[in-house]
Amino acid sequence: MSETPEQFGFTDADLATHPTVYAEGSLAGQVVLVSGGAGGIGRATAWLFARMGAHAVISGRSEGKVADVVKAITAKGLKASGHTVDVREPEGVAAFFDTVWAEHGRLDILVNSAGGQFPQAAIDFSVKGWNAVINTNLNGTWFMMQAAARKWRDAGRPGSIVNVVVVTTHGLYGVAHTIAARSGVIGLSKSVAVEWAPLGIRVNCVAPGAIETDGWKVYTPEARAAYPRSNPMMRAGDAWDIAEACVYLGGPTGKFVTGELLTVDGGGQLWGETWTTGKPDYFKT
Ligand SMILES: CCCCC/C=C/C(=O)SCCNC(=O)CCNC(=O)[C@H](O)C(C)(C)COP(=O)(O)OP(=O)(O)OC[C@H]1O[C@@H](n2cnc3c(N)ncnc32)[C@H](O)[C@@H]1OP(=O)(O)O
Ligand SMILES: NC(=O)C1=CN([C@@H]2O[C@H](COP(=O)(O)OP(=O)(O)OC[C@H]3O[C@@H](n4cnc5c(N)ncnc54)[C@H](OP(=O)(O)O)[C@@H]3O)[C@@H](O)[C@H]2O)C=CC1
Repeated sequence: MSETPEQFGFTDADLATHPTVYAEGSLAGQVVLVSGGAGGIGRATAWLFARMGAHAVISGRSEGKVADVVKAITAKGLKASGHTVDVREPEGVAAFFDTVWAEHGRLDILVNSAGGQFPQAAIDFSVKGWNAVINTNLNGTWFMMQAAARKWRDAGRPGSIVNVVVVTTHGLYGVAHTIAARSGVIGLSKSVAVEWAPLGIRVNCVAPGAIETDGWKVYTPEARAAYPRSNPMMRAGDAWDIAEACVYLGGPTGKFVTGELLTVDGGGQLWGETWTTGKPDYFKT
């Protein structure tokens, strides 16, 4: 990994051919919505679903980024379309789901990959910064989940939700706002997994460890350089690791799985250190 690459992780050309155990074309006819679908993990997930034959509806805030991914996927003869929506705006989210149903008459799987945070000591969080992270990751994910579930309920059709979160179990340093938000999403997902089972809706989470994507640009080169040593495998994961986990839980392979949290972190929750703001002197021995 170079210190300041233009792009971390996969290019669209990589994602078009990266090997997978899943059968190409096996989800033909299905429609999958990936929020944050122009980001590192969301983009890999959209590519994988599209390669499996699904129509990938890709959303994000940046029109240009979304258009670029859609162009790359459709250029390979696969199905994709894009929409600009901020997950923090409930009316915009509801209108977005109206549009998806009007265009496709169905939605089968929702992957919530829109999210992020910035590294800062919790004691220094501003109200605005705290609210930005909670609104994006907890409220935004919830608005998407609820809008999806209402459509499935009203149409009398089953559905499946996968929320991409963060490993919350080991006191991840410098990102307390996101740990609060993601713990909320995990709890919420377990709760509605029960409440929405009668509607035929499954709800699961994937917790990535250190996954090399453009999202890493918000961290210093020193912090990033240590991420590959944050787990016993001594390497970073890649966006395809998370995409394949999302497909497993979201698609028919996960048909008897709901309310589950799948951690994909190379064992980092068991052993390893992650310092998003650098390792403080106090912890150096
Ligand atoms: C072992 C693994 C490593 C750690 C685990 C997680 C890794 C990842 O998740 S990487 C991939 C995720 N991607 C990102 O995190 C993308 C980068 N982050 C963001 O874009 C933002 O943090 C955001 C998600 C909260 C975006 O919200 P937005 O409302 O667009 O945010 P603003 O940039 O407008 O900022 C609002 C407000 O937040 C405070 N703030 C933002 N950045 C910082 C910062 N670097 N330091 C301190 N405070 C920050 C600040 O109060 C901002 O308001 P203004 O001061 O008025 O700008
Ligand atoms: N990479 C990693 O190491 C890890 C990632 N994760 C989580 O996985 C998820 C995906 O991360 P990753 O792909 O790496 O990060 P990226 O930053 O590459 O992608 C995140 C995407 O989220 C979108 N997004 C952010 N805020 C909003 C919003 N308010 N409304 C709509 N879209 C939004 C962004 O789109 P746009 O710029 O167009 O707004 C961006 O494309 C995030 O939740 C992240 O925190 C968790 C653990 C580790």
